[in-house]
Amino acid sequence: MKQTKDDYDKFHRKPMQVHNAQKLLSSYGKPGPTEKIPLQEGHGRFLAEEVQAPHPFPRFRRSGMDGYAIRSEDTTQCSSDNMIWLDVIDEIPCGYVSEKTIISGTAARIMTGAEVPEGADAVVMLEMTELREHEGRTQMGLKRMIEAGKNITPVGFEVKEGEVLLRTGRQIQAGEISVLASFGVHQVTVYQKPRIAIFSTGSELLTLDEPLQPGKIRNSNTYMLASQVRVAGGEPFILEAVMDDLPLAKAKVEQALQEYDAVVTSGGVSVGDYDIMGDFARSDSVEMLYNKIAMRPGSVTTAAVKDGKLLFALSGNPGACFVGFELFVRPFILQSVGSGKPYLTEWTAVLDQDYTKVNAFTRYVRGRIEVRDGILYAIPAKVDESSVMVTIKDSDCLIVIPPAKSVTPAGDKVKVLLLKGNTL
Ligand SMILES: Nc1nc2c(c(=O)[nH]1)N[C@H]1C(S)=C(S)[C@@H](COP(=O)(O)OP(=O)(O)OC[C@H]3O[C@@H](n4cnc5c(N)ncnc54)[C@H](O)[C@@H]3O)O[C@H]1N2
Ligand code: MOO
Ligand SMILES: [Mg+2]
Repeated sequence: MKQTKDDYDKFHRKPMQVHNAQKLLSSYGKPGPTEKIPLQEGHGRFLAEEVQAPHPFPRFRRSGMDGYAIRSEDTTQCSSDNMIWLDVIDEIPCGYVSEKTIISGTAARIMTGAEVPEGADAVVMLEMTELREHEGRTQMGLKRMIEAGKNITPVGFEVKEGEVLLRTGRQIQAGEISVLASFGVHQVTVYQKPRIAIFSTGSELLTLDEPLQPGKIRNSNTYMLASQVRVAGGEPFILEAVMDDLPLAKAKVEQALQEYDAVVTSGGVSVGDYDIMGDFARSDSVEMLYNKIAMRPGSVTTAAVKDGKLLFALSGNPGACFVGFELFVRPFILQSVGSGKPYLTEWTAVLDQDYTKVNAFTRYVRGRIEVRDGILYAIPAKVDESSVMVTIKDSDCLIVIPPAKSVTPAGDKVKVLLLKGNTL
């Protein structure tokens, strides 16, 4: 069979380095529109506004103990031989503000978290005191000197009024929710989740509920990708898988590019006769950004753009599909939701065992990290072929093996990209 110009383009692809592809894509990954949502739905989202403290925190002088609010100067002569007795003039539970002023010779019983009454400058713990009825008055006795400020949290101890509490781009997690709730911020302005259309291509694909048929397999990539989209902070939309039919796939992808913020497909990007997504990316319908990346797995990972929207055409092989998502789609989603840290967290580890595969391209090998005697080790998965699906679940990192002509020996320092890392 004669080779055509298209065959030539299909076979002779120019590989792009991973970081160059990421850089190219980053001009499309911008924080999108914002929305106001209830605070309790905000976990994991990124703030699209700066939040300042409308008041100091704590807002009033707060007792740190159950005990008595006193004037410290009343205790200067106090000792085990010289007990002093103060008249108890009020009882202050949490949420109640005393109208009394503590003057010399008096005290108020107070609970943890209650506002310390005027005149008092210390709180003494209940356990250090005695109680008596004396000449018709309730009195508390004390044998120790108490210094000024004891067990009182001053106004603004944690936060001053007007202080910036949280900056734009901060991810809302438990600590941030606590801060926002403390200041009564019941609604937060966050970046909207990008709507990501997902579909797989392949005439061999069965839906999950279809009975097995000869030569066919179940479509696992679509569901794996939907899970990855969700974890990254996007909203996945699962579209029906398409057969290896170029006009059909073209129509579906073009429509999805209009309706969603980005489209992720799996399959059909290699050089095979039915690798229609590769053909589509090279067609006039879209502007191709790259169709080969200097990496394994997923060297044929492809991306294109149409009307400013990205099409990520990932490899069909599950291992390559997974890695392609983590390296290229995940950062796009994180940039769209306002994260300042869109790429996988990178650590350095010691390679635990020889890695024997050689390659001209950098490999992103799935594996595990383990700390032994304070040293971080990277343990490659037993099977990490691009076509292998089952070890994805056992991996918490991608081990970066640089291009190598021979074995990468155990003991070498390698980069690891954390798959379960944070996005702060
Ligand atoms: N002559 C060459 N052949 C291949 C090359 C090459 O350079 N020259 N590259 C190989 C590499 S590397 C990869 S990776 C794959 C890429 O394949 P495609 O992206 O074109 O994907 P498909 O051909 O559609 O499928 C590959 C494989 O994955 C299975 N698959 C596809 N979709 C799904 C899905 N949704 N869920 C589960 N599994 C899926 C599919 O059945 C195939 O087994 O090409 C190599 N070939
Ligand atoms: O593109 Mo393939 O995943 O390099 O093995
Ligand atoms: Mg193929």
